[in-house]
Amino acid sequence: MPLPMHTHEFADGAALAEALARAVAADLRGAIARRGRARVALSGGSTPKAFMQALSRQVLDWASVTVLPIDDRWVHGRHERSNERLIRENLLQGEAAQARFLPLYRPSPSPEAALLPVLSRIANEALPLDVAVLGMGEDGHVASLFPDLGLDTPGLREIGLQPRGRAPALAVRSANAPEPRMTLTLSAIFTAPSVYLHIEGDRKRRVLDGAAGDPRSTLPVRALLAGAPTPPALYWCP
Ligand SMILES: O=C(O)[C@H](O)[C@@H](O)[C@H](O)[C@H](O)COP(=O)(O)O
Repeated sequence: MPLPMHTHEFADGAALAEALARAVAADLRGAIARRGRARVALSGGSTPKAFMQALSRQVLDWASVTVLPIDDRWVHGRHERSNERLIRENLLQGEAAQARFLPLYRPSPSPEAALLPVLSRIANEALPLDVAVLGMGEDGHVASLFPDLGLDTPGLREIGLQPRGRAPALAVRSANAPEPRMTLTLSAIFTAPSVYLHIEGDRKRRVLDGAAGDPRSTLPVRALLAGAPTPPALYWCP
């Protein structure tokens, strides 16, 4: 029996981006109505650019929203590989520029050296989340939780993938990533009542379905599906 997801299929990335932006905006409006503020964590990479631009056009009380990356490459915020830069250039524009942004990157030689202040800031200013939007790599990673997580540091995999842990963030190095990373853990991501998985392309869908259907899969995306308090919403197009 494959692990459950609420699947939303679209003809193309543009239609997906608009629908996902409307869904996330509705979640943010609901959180603001209930608590006066909303917190959203977004993945980077190449897939979410159109979604971020569509979300930026949504009408809501952006001054009550806190935005943070689900993960980031350990590069300065103006670097071309920076997820912070991706979010600032594609989401935090126009009215959405009023949102508060919490970077994961800070000027430090390594994510390990910055971990304690990042942990404190995430715990005190970002959790619990209201919305988390994940992408997935073709290797089955989500956030910067890669399949080789913990190979050289026993215990790191459990911290990153356990559904209810204490550490909301991790410093990660992976053979699958050119830079060191800082990433939220699944336990931090699962504080969000709304978890979305945004993937595009048949290859990624095959990886996802393979992980969802195989109880022996050790891919991080399976840990996401298995540990999520409620089934994530899959937004995908071929
Ligand atoms: O920093 C990152 O790379 C992302 O947060 C990462 O988890 C991303 O969601 C996947 O790698 C998919 O990336 P693409 O959208 O580029 O395929």
